[in-house]
Amino acid sequence: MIRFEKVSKSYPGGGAPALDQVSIDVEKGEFVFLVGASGSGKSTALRLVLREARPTSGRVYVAGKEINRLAGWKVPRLRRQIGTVFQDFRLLPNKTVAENVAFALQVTGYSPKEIRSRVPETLEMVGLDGKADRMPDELSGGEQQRVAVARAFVTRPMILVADEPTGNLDPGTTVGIMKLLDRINRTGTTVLMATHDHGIVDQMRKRVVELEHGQVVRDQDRGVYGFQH
Ligand SMILES: Nc1ncnc2c1ncn2[C@@H]1O[C@H](COP(=O)(O)OP(=O)(O)OP(=O)(O)O)[C@@H](O)[C@H]1O
Repeated sequence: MIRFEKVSKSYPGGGAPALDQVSIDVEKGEFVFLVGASGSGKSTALRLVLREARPTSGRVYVAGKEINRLAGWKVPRLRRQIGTVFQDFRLLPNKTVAENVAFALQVTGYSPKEIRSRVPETLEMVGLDGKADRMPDELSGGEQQRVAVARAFVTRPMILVADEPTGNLDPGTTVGIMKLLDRINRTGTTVLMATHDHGIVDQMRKRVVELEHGQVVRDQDRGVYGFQH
């Protein structure tokens, strides 16, 4: 579903490459944690999957397509197949919860009828039924992240990319969000999640890919965050 073949990425003016000969193969339906110190290249790897950045060398394949060779007009279609969740939620502040989730469907051309059925169904799945008409600033951080997860999942994407989705949440709220991502993964969605959170990686025992200075130093099934705690 996602394949990196000897991918390197250097930023203009930067010194050492952000990614250095990275090869990773993620099968459909896998849940993969990308771990590593700040600056090790995690966000860069996620940005390459979304084609927000392009490799300096090597190849990135998403759903069988080499995304560097994808025509510009096909990039929106690629991104529609990938849900994204970020540390800072990124909700539209002047839209209600339901409108935030509906927006993801509107921009991808769903009919009003489908939107009316999918939005409440997805809000219920993420545990936000009854909050549809709230504004984002009337919600807790954990609830805001649930809205972001609902928005990412309402289109039933092939892939969910999450960059530090629990970075702003307390441990209790984090567990709820991780249960949600696990549930989404069980529907067949491939999940690629960058994180610093030792606790959740150790608890979930999923595949762990560790980056250090842009290189893969570990790729372990049912792994833990690190060998030293
Ligand atoms: N737009 C950019 N321009 C120049 N250098 C960049 C850019 N984005 C990232 N870098 C550099 O690339 C390296 C990898 O950064 P990246 O954000 O991918 O790491 P990270 O593992 O996600 O870090 P963090 O956990 O702090 O988010 C760092 O040295 C960073 O300074």
